[in-house]
Amino acid sequence: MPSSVTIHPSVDHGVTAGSSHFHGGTLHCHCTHNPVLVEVKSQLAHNHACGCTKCWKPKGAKFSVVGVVPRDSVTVLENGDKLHVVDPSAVIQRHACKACGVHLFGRIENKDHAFYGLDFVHSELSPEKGWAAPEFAAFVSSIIEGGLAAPSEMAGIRARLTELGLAPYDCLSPPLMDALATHAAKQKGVLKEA
Ligand SMILES: N[C@@H](CCC(=O)N[C@@H](CS)C(=O)NCC(=O)O)C(=O)O
Ligand SMILES: [Zn+2]
Ligand SMILES: [Zn+2]
Repeated sequence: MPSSVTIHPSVDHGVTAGSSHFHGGTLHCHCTHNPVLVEVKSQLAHNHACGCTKCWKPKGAKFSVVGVVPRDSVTVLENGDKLHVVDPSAVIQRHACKACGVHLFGRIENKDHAFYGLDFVHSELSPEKGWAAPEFAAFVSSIIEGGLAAPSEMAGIRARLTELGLAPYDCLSPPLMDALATHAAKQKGVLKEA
């Protein structure tokens, strides 16, 4: 079901279901010589499209597609000397190849963060098939901020995301926003037990 509205090459022809027997693969940056290789020994969780300006997108894509894995499942195998942290002040420390710009993994170093222990990865960087499919679209309005869409295009983009089964949100999905808020409420000691 192609559409004139493009989101990301991995979903533009429909979202491919993942495999429950899949346990990871190796991410490659885009360098043809000495690519950075990162092993991920886990299936993805919470895979989603992200429209924010900070997540890595392939050339021409409006959205990134990104999911999380346990940080101890991620190992740099080759050419790790080419990696640098894009923005050391960000919550998610995105380790990118200095030569080609691809983000290999994003790591949360703040132990008090709700998502501490998880790394953010782009499964399209791996040749293996079976990664969990994206489930929703986050930070959709941010594509305006990134110069990737005009406000007048947003209704069509949200309709296409919905058609693909990627419910559009302007922050994270409700379950993930609830998880963040639950963590914050526990830290403040104000959680009302249901
Ligand atoms: N509107 C902002 C939103 C950025 C944002 O909050 N991104 C989310 C989704 S990846 C986030 O959790 N960022 C934390 C970080 O980048 O460290 C932008 O597009 O730059
Ligand atoms: Zn590279
Ligand atoms: Zn993002």
